[in-house]
Amino acid sequence: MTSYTPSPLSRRVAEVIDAAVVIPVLVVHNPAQAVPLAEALAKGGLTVLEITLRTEAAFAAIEAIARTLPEVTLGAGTVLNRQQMQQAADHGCRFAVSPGATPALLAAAEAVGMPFLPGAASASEAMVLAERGYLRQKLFPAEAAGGMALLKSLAEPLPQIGFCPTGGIDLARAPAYLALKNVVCVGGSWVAPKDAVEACDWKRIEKLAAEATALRPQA
Ligand SMILES: O=C(O)C(=O)C[C@H](O)[C@H](O)COP(=O)(O)O
Repeated sequence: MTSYTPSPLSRRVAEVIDAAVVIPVLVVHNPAQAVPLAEALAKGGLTVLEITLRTEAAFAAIEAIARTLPEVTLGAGTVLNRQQMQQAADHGCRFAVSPGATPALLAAAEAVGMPFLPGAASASEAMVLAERGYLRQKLFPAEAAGGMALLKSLAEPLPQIGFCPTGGIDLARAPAYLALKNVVCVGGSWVAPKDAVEACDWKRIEKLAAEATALRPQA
């Protein structure tokens, strides 16, 4: 019998992401597009958003959305180091996500008190995180690392870990992932395609978000 205990911060991650079903992974280049983009996603029913820290505009985008759309729960994505973890906290992000995990990053999340969704791509990585109380993990890169077959294999020995698979998932693939017992939600950029954002086609993004929202398993 496994006996991992979730840390308080991991419990807070679960509260946010388990209800999300689909978490858009957003790359914002133009801060002026942040609010209409988030608004379109929220209108379509997706209110938990991950803004990646891969662009210069990321923190301006986070600030604008936080100021304008209180119904949106913001996470910082692609958090790679201690400084970004601190900045994410300073800008009011409710959670932080990384494609992986390092001892320094885990220590930073714990020092800052930031609910953190670390990345794992193998049984050993998942176990190291679970030992430290992280019972919510991002499986990244989901499709490349083994996808559904990997998740099904991990569910047997490690049933306590709930994953948010991300990387290579789209509307067609998402339902099968969401049906797995160790998947709590999925992440993906498909709901905010680059060309739609560049064209400010918010109607298209709202429609994609609504399609993703409809994947929510019926109670
Ligand atoms: O930025 C990060 O932190 C990442 O983890 C990398 C990817 O942006 C996401 O995993 C989305 O992947 P796609 O849905 O396949 O586009």
